[in-house]
Amino acid sequence: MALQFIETSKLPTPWGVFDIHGFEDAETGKEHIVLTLGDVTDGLPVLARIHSECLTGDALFSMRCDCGSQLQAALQRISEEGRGALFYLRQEGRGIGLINKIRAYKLQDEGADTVEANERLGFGADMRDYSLLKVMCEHLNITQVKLMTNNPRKIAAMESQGVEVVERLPLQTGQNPHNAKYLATKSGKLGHLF
Ligand SMILES: Nc1nc2c(ncn2[C@@H]2O[C@H](COP(=O)(O)OP(=O)(O)OP(=O)(O)O)[C@@H](O)[C@H]2O)c(=O)[nH]1
Ligand SMILES: [Zn+2]
Repeated sequence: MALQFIETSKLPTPWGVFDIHGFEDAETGKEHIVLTLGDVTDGLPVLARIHSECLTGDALFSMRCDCGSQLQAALQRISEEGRGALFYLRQEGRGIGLINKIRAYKLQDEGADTVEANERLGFGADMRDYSLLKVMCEHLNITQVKLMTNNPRKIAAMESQGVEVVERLPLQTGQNPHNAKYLATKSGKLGHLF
């Protein structure tokens, strides 16, 4: 694992003043971040969210998915708790990248579901690699989390990196007519717990 911690600074947001921790992966050249609020290094379970990059949803208000709404809801809950961590992993489009996600969206416009679209492009349904979490959690001394997710793969991923998931907190938000089929496919084919 070529991930290396680089620097931390303050990041004021509408949900509080977070610390932003920057990491670089020398192998891929990708930059990843963790936002933390409060002291997460005390060994107690940390309210956490693993969020995969979705430029269209996180920054451009897309209603094709639930990402932007989940991102805001996670920051809100961390703010209410006064303590927590958001792992923002640059694995756009479940790991296929932004342009391929647009290709996949085109196929979905023509009738494919989100899994079929990936497969038609020659990708697996979910290409994400969560091994980055180990270095991040070790750096922040996080050993136990209360994970905000509907995705059982993320629980398995955390545990395989040596971090215990003491609780799963559902994160269901942002449903709308444009993402109804996408969310149905998540639960039907990708195992999401709705
Ligand atoms: N390939 C592909 N990626 C998509 C599509 N819609 C959303 N995504 C990506 O899916 C990922 C969603 O990430 P998350 O919200 O972290 O994860 P999740 O697997 O939905 O799990 P939880 O939200 O934790 O329940 C992001 O990387 C999006 O860019 C799609 O139709 N095709
Ligand atoms: Zn999205």
